Amino acid sequence: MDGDDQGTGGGGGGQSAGGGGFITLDGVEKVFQVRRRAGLLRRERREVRAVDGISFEVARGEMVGYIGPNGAGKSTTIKMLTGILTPSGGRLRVAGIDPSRERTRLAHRIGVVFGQRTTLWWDLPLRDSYRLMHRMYRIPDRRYRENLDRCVELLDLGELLEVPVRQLSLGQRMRGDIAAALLHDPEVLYLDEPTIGLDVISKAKVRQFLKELNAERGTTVLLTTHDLTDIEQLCRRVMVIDHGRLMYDGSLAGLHEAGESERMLVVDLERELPPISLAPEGAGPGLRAVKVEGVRQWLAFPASASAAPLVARIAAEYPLMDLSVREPDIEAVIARMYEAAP
Ligand SMILES: Nc1ncnc2c1ncn2[C@@H]1O[C@H](COP(=O)(O)OP(=O)(O)OP(=O)(O)O)[C@@H](O)[C@H]1O
Repeated sequence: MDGDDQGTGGGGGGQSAGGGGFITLDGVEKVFQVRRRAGLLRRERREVRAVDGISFEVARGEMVGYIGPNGAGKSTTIKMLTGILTPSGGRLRVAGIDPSRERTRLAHRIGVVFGQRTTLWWDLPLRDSYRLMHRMYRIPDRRYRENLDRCVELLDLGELLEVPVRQLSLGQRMRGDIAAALLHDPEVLYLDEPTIGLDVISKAKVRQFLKELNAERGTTVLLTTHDLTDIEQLCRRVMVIDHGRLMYDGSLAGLHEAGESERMLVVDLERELPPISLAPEGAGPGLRAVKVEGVRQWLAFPASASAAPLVARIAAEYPLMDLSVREPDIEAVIARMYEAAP
């Protein structure tokens, strides 16, 4: 084990920035050789540079969003971080371990959740899947029981433990999968689209759980998502990857500024009215009515601004019935970031 293994200790709000990288990538590359038919008999070999020289560090206890359009290289990065794939070039360490060389040793220190796939046994009740993991990871009995109890309580799994996985809803299964990834107390958790397809309540449960896990245990979390609300609520830092390269590393607000992106207030009024417009007041953010349909209005405002003062003013000046805030699409933010670049 080399010096990379000495982190900053985690805990305490979970966003420690100091210390060396707990996860370190230095010029990491992954090139796939793809063969495809180029005629009746001819086959063509082509290289796909899925990850093209990525360098970053994540400190112990950080919670970082890792986002990008489809095919950007996110899953390939995560597969290299777990040791499933071997990099074609560069240097990569997780907790001081070279993942592809010591995959089994690393497996005891990391947890992985792929939103689109389950690691649970389809025909078994959740509890039996957990028992199998207990044995597979050789988790000490007491630790296993404590971790299971905690996950059952915080992820609301009590009623589900005896239900076969195939009968669970997507949101229930996802909570079951997150618990499975945490039974062995991993120091690092990779989450690939953990809220995909979940309803609002399940999303809120998963996010709250991850927040608590990070704050109480100092678990380092790398989160891939298409839902910017996940990032907004969980991560102070976000990295954007596109075509295998790191395009941005900073705060979500900074990303919105770079992309000059907008959020949307969707407002339902008591009656049909002309488009809402607020008289300029102080240095408040601008609000732009983009659509009116009956009593519903769509109002765009800069994504880096807070919605609260705008909501307060609309509520004071208009007969407001209901309101929601919509985040911009990740693809749109990234596209605008390119447009805005000099
Ligand atoms: N095993 C493979 N063989 C060949 N090409 C691959 C392989 N795995 C991924 N790729 C290619 O590498 C690129 C990056 O894929 P990757 O799955 O990492 O993207 P992603 O950012 O996770 O996308 P998504 O959001 O759609 O999951 C894509 O062009 C993909 O087609």
